Amino acid sequence: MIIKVLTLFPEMFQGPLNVSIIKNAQEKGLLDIEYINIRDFTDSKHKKVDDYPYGGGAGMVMTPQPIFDCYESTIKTLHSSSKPRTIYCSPKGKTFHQEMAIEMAKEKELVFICGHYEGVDQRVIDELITDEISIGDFVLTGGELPVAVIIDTIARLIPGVLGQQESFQEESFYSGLLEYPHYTRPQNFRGLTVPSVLFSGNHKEIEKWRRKKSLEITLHRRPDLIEKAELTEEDKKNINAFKNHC
Ligand SMILES: NC(=O)c1ccc(N[C@@H]2CC[C@@H](O)C2)nc1
Repeated sequence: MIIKVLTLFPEMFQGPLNVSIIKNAQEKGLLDIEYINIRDFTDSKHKKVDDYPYGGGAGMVMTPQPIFDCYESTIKTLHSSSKPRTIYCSPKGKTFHQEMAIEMAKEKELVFICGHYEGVDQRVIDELITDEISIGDFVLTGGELPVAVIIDTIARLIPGVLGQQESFQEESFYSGLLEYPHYTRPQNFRGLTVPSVLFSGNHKEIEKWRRKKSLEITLHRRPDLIEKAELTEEDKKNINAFKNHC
């Protein structure tokens, strides 16, 4: 997958997307992320990329010219004939969730435009953006962190990025429920022990225990997910038992 990130602050991405799994994905050629600095495209002699908002008000708005020129120069380097999927993050956007990541992970090319200050001129959104996305109901200083979150969520779904030892099938939001608790060595840490079923070697019992814990945790923390999950008859029995004990 090819990802182009248009931003005023490419350096913001050097941390999260240049270590561990995402770094390995790039080294393996499964993912190619390029950061393009919007400021390199301004035609203002003072390298200006923002200006005062028409109508007054606090803050500065990113001007359209550098973003349009940066975008048009960027998409020339892409292979898809049609306009690429272009994402802009803001609190006004559609709330991001795992299903959106699964769908976006199927794209060959993705473009992200990062706003800063008060945001970008609306004509950028109207003309260039295909998806306006929010990662939650809070306000950040820029679109860079949400874009890094979205890239991370998508990248780990690209076949080959997660090694054999890391399976995402059972992760939260895959089976529709929240994930069961994880334990590893030692069996007894400062007197804190691991549930004995987990080293019983009885895989059927382990799966039952894990499913039951998922149901219990989901019922307590996100009952809304229970409504949407595919439940077996045994699941329903367990849920009723939890409800009767509450
Ligand atoms: N909740 C979110 O996903 C989110 C996204 C962006 C953002 N802030 C940027 C700065 C200016 C404008 O581009 C929007 N805040 C919150």
